[in-house]
Amino acid sequence: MSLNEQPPQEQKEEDHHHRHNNVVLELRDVSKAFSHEGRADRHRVLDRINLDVKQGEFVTIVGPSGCGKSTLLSIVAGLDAPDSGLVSVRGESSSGGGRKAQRVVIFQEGALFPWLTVSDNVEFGLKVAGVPKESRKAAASRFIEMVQLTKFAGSYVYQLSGGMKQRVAIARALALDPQVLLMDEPFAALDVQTRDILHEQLLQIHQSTGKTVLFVTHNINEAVLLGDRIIVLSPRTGNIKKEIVVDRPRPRDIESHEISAIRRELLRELEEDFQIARSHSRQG
Ligand SMILES: Nc1ncnc2c1ncn2[C@@H]1O[C@H](COP(=O)(O)OP(=O)(O)OP(=O)(O)O)[C@@H](O)[C@H]1O
Repeated sequence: MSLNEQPPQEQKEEDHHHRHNNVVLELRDVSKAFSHEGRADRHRVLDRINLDVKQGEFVTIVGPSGCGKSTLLSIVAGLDAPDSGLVSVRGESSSGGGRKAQRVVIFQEGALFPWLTVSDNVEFGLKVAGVPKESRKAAASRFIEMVQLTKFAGSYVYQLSGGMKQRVAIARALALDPQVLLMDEPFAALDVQTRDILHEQLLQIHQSTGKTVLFVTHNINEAVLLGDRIIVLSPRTGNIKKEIVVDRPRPRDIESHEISAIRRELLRELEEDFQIARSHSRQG
């Protein structure tokens, strides 16, 4: 566009909306249903979800098993398409083939290449993206340092512990410089002590990089300790049941008065749906 040309009014309004609200990720009426074998009806997992996530915000998503947390994350990542509705990252719709690197997912199992070194794993995505060797190496060592694995840069991933592997996965995701970091129960397989250490590291990284994070978990403590905002999904409605803003500085103490009050509030919200899930599993 030349300097004299004006963007269409609609575009101008949208740009203004995003700058004004600092919204990075926007979900509008996102729905998704799955059909099950031998059944005619479709199970509506997500039903017209609306969500705005601001730049630098750390949002945790909780809800009982099967409520659609992973489905939501896959749709945001562009790995799956919604049946209807819109997902956009910085105003760019993902259905229009938006750049996937804007959103990178870190799964419970790191999806790393065990036979490659830590460095080669972190560099991998950059290599695919055609980033020259020198800048690739520089980016890799910066993020390996950020997750405190510099001493292990030359080690093979299969030699590492579970916690270290997840740190490599985080470094690899950060190297791609995504707009939104998507995490699907990334620490669920780790022991409690390792998880505590990774929480601390992740919060430091979040603070130093200012990245926007969408973090799925069924661990209530994790949701309360990490999130600026907690989104509770309900399997009954397929929608957001409650949003809890946790306006407390971090690191947080789960036993402090304020944090345990929020934890209790979250438990109450989840209790009803957990009971329904339990009675369904007894029947099933
Ligand atoms: N590809 C698929 N085909 C059919 N059904 C699916 C598919 N993916 C998810 N589902 C169903 O959608 C529902 C939500 O699944 P999802 O994995 O998103 O839930 P979740 O909240 O992440 O659960 P969990 O905490 O157990 O990981 C479940 O009933 C699941 O069986």
